[in-house]
Amino acid sequence: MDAGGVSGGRQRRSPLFATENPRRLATAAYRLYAGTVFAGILLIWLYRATHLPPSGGVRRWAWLGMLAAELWFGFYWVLTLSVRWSPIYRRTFKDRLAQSYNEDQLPSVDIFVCTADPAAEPPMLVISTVLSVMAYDYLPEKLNIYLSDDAGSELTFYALCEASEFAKHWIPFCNKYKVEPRSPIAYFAGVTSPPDICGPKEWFAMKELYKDLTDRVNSVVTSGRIPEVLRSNIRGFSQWDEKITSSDHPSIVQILIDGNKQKAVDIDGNACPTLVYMAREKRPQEQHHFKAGSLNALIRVSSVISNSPIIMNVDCDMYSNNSESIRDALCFFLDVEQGQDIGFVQYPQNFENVVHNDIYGNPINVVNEVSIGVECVTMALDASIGERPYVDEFIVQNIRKIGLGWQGEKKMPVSWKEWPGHLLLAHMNTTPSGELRSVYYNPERKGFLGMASTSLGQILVQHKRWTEGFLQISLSRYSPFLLGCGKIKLGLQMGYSVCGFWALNSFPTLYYVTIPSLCFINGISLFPERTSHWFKPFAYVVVAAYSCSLAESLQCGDSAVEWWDAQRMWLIRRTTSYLLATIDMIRRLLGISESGFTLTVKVSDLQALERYKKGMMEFGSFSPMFVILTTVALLNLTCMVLGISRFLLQEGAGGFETLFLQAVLCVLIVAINLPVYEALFIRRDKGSLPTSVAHVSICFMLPLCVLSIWK
Ligand SMILES: O=c1ccn([C@@H]2O[C@H](COP(=O)(O)OP(=O)(O)O[C@H]3O[C@H](CO)[C@@H](O)[C@H](O)[C@H]3O)[C@@H](O)[C@H]2O)c(=O)[nH]1
Ligand SMILES: [Mn+2]
Repeated sequence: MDAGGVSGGRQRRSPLFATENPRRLATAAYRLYAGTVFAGILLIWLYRATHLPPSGGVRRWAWLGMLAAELWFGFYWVLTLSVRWSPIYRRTFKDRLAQSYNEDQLPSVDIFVCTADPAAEPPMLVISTVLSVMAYDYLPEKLNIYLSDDAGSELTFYALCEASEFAKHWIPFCNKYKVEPRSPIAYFAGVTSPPDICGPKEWFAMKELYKDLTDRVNSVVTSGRIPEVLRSNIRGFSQWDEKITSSDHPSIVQILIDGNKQKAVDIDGNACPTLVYMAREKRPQEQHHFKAGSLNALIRVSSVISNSPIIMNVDCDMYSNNSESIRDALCFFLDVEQGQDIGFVQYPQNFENVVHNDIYGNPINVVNEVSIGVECVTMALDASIGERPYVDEFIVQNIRKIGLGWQGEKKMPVSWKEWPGHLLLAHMNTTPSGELRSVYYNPERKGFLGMASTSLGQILVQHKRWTEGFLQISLSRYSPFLLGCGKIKLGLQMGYSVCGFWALNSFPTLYYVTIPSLCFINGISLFPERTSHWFKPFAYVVVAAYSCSLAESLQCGDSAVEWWDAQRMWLIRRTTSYLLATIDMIRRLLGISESGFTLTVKVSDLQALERYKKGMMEFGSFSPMFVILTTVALLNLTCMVLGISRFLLQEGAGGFETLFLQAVLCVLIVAINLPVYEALFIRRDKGSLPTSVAHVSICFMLPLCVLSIWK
């Protein structure tokens, strides 16, 4: 065990975190297993290369395609080994942090919350997240919360004003009764009666206050406008006097609570965290770079207001579920031995709203436990020089884009001269002192919880955005292999590439789920006979890989049903989101298309929610991605029926020998697509597949089948 890197001699301070590999036996077994699978993959490649059909026929082309797909799958599988080869777990020692540092020695923290649309991201949800991070178990005078509102909405601003008042009750309440989670929405949704340590009177009073807040905010939001009385009472609204729209407005910055002012105290007389509303300047003709542009502006604005050495970023729905997350992160940053090298602490993306056996495979336990986590919170520190970090550029899409926005934006989004303090904006351009290392931390009590999409259309769009972003990075000079060369280990480079190359799985997968099935109805064999020796590596690789994947899911706490659903989602995403992501990436390289950011909606209507709870896929309005999805599903259904009946009628079961694996593949694809057939043929509700999708799919599928049977 490497206990945080203690190297000889007596340390004045003990390590604040440990890096452990507790499952040595399991790791050894995994490596053995991986060795056998790799041998199987090599044999498959060998078989393909040595059994090439004679030239001049369709079969040869189909065969070469199989070879290409299998080469890719094999290579990609090797990449995925990297995240499993030597798994490590991090543990923090917050008690030691408390022994090593007095509260007032701890660094201050700037917390950035991003929101972009009051309709898709209801203000009440946004301020609950803001309140949850204001109420961190941390000295309030060291907390500075910035809300970036890309909609420049006065509704969101109003809600934040309300939150700034509510916070004065909420924060002391949270501290006194050790409330968890500290998002009022989440807390009151989970706790319906006063817990033992709480005086019932105080608890109900708090609940009443929260209810009033909700009613006030929601009624203003529903009406869509700010009542005159409020408008004249709150000074900040004057910035909305002229006509402004979400895409065209000057910069707006309002300090709602100034932590430096004496009067900024809560009901117990304690200091309050600084709270700032910011809507950066937007003009229709200027690229604003979406969330990345916001972070960029947030860095500038915060550097003239609080300029904390630590930055934390959450989405507006990602509330803090663990009031100690900042202290956990500090255990990494302030560790005497290794803290200097750590630039980021990343938490996995966990969801609050997912049900058991979620049909979309949203509870990505395996991804969180096994792979590198999807970023949701990034904390950065440049402790060595005490200045603001130059944000690392290759970890995730949004962070990378900060670099783009930076160069692209000539104008200051905020006139910084107006602000007290004279810290140089140049601080932000400081280059990193050394390598930027990132640690991934997945604590027992989840650090953050957000809203997962519960509609297939939304999920596919979201994944398209992610994979496109990852691919964009992987093919740029910020790719882990270029930028990381010599700085991070090969294993880590490969680990990043697992997500980095998600998109490239699209073509091989699409090939694998169409061509073998089409060849099946045509009697063209693409796999070894069942009795042949070459059959064994194919069978072994498939069975071993899927059993291992199932075992891994079960071990990480997913159910078998969730595993199966997740497999379906992989298939669907690979053939739709990833495919379009790759195509759009190519289009962008050719200069025909631009980056976009389609927001995931954080509210869903009640009927849709019911369907989600019942495990029914929600399709919604027409999307070209559904056409691909249903075409693949219908094609395989047709191939299965035609192929099997043809052989049973003409040649008896014996004819299967050479087509056995193709038949199995086809049946599996049909099995995994059952919810799609249900949505196509049986269901008739609003969430089901639009009939236009079915029609277009049939138009695609029929000619393919006819063409392939044509002799
Ligand atoms: O123009 C924009 C668009 C989005 N956002 C914010 O970006 C965040 C993420 O958007 P969301 O629609 O929730 O996307 P998700 O796919 O759910 O977010 C995941 O994927 C994003 C990258 O695509 C990461 O930035 C997020 O941290 C990660 O949770 C939200 O707070 C938005 O308000 C902006 O501030 N400005
Ligand atoms: Mn989100």
